[in-house]
Amino acid sequence: MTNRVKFTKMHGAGNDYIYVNTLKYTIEDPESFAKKWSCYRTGIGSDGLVLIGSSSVADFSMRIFNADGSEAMMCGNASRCIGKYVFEEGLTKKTVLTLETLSGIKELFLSVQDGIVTEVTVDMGNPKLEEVTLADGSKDILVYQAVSAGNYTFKGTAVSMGNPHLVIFVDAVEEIDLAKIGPLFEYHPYFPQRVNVEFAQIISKKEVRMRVWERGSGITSACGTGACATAVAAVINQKTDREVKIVMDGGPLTIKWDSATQKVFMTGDAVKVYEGELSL
Ligand SMILES: N[C@H](CCC[C@H](N)C(=O)O)C(=O)O
Repeated sequence: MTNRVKFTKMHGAGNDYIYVNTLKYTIEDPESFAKKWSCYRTGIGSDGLVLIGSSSVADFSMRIFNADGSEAMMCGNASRCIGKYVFEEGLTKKTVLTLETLSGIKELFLSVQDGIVTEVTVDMGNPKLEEVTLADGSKDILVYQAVSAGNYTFKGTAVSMGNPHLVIFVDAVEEIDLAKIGPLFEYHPYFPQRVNVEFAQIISKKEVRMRVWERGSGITSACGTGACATAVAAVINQKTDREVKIVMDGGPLTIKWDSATQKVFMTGDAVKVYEGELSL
């Protein structure tokens, strides 16, 4: 008997995922489902798969799988889309709700106009400097220090937003051959679990242009946790203010690293593209 599964295609700043409501549908093998259906030619086409579920400690839960099937701890753009989904599907009437993730419980603040969620702010929690693993197995932090891969050496800053990010500031981000250089640094030995790689160009104290090579998905139009990591790295390196617009290929996100609470707040869109049905 074929198993029919309804899915919703959504994106945040162009970072697109396949969303399945596991309150209704069971996905036995999400890793292979993510790989198969993320393919743009033979599948649906997406940056990965997001499972929306119940939770005993929050209003809902999220699991996120990259296009290569690897499961990540957190996804900023997907958390906003989940807020939109659960409100517009009538699963909640709350406009402030909590989402359980592998990197803790996140709080979502929905902006609603005529029943439609137009924007979401997520409390992404406190950033940390991501520890890197040196050749002798010892750990260290990386703040604007040389990191080399292939024939390339850049000054990198490693930041964790629940998932790992290597933020590299450059003078001209459009000149970076992301498809060639991204994977070299994704697999850098500093990061045994691999890393998301952001190349960032400072436009002003209030704006940064960033392009991203995501761990497990490659070049994406935007990365929510990556935008947060970029803002944190920019503040740590005295390049921007604590509230900054991160402009990515798919659009902007506004990031605020609150000095009183040390929490990072991410604000941006959440867009429903279409609904579909699959036979598993
Ligand atoms: N590729 C990321 C997960 C997706 C994060 C990104 N799409 C976001 O919006 O935060 C990782 O493996 O950590």
